[in-house]
Amino acid sequence: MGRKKCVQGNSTPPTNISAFRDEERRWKSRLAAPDLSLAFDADNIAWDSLMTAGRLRGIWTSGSGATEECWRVDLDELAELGGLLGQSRWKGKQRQGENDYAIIIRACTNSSLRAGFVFFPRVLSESFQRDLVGETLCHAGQPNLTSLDNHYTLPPGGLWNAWKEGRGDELVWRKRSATSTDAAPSDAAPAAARDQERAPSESCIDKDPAATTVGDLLPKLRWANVGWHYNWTTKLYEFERGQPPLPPLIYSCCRTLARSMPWQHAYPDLRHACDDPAASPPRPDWQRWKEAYEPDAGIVNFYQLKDSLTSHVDLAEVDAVSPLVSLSLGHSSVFLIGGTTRDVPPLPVLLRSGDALIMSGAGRRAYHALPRVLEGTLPDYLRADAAEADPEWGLYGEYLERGARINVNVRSVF
Ligand SMILES: O=C(O)CCC(=O)C(=O)O
Ligand SMILES: [Fe+2]
Repeated sequence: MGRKKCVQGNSTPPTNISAFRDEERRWKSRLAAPDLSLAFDADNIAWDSLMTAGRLRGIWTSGSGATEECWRVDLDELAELGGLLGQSRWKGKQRQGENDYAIIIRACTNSSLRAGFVFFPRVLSESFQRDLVGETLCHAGQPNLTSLDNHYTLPPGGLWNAWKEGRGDELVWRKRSATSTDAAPSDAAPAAARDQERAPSESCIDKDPAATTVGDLLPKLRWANVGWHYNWTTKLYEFERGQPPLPPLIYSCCRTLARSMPWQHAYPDLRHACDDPAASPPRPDWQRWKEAYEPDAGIVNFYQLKDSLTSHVDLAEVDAVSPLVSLSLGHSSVFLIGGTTRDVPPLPVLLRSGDALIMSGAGRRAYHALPRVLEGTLPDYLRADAAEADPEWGLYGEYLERGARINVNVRSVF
């Protein structure tokens, strides 16, 4: 099943559905308000009072009584991080709502597949979040391909830049024969449908007449590639197309987060610490990431309130264990992180604007999904009238207010 408009939940679920699909259906259902007490929330962790071996142990308890053990570790101080995320955070003047630590979930249990899954709650400063939103929208156009390029002859500078220049009524023509990149989602072959996971709601596009306008099309934008071009149909990188550089803020933010992570805590030698030595996850070459991690490809996902992204793994990269850095902007959402098969029940994680997460090592092979964007959760500092924002922010804020969440998802191909 692809990214699509949500349909009303079905009251008689099939019996042979996998644990992952079952959880996805629950979060997608609009029959009742989502029960957020069931989602891992960094604000609801009971932390020990004393740090041992450079980390603080915490327990998160779900509304159903299930618990998750996690470790809180301070990020390694890097000059670039201070520059990117706000100088004051590194000078002892922590500002409210912004953090400089990471949480390692289930670092020492027999669920070793979550090894290498690291969560950075509210790590991006408010002003940096606004800058990133601006960068993602302005770069959703040539040379970067978007979800709409197969269907429409888009303005050369991209839809957003045309909108920003006041060209919202400008006509955009539909292409005569759209290729299969955005083929209609199919339930029959979910595992093979990597391209379809990101398909814009085909029904919206099918209903469009031969021409539409910049303004009407903007909410239908679902993704933009950045960096090396990835072909969603062949599921291969197209290196012959050359390598557009990653947009500068995305590049420096993701690179710096991966390098600032004290990876020794995510990949400790668990042989003595765990009850079950076999649970000790393989240790990737994380020392190299600290000095040499270079993101070079990624996707920016633009979600509207009823959009979702179905369960998948991201394994197209040559180096399929190095950090995949993911940034959340705009409305909050529920992310599911599971195991190597859809039979492993996933952990729901509440993602707020400004949160980052990294999947790495064995955790790169874990199924994950984004079943729900949460209505009414846009922070005030991202609204059109945010007092402290630049005068041009208004248009960006309006775009987010209409219901958007933006996810930046960056990897290192080699
Ligand atoms: O939107 C998200 O947080 C997840 C996106 C994702 O998993 C992907 O783009 O591969
Ligand atoms: Fe993914």
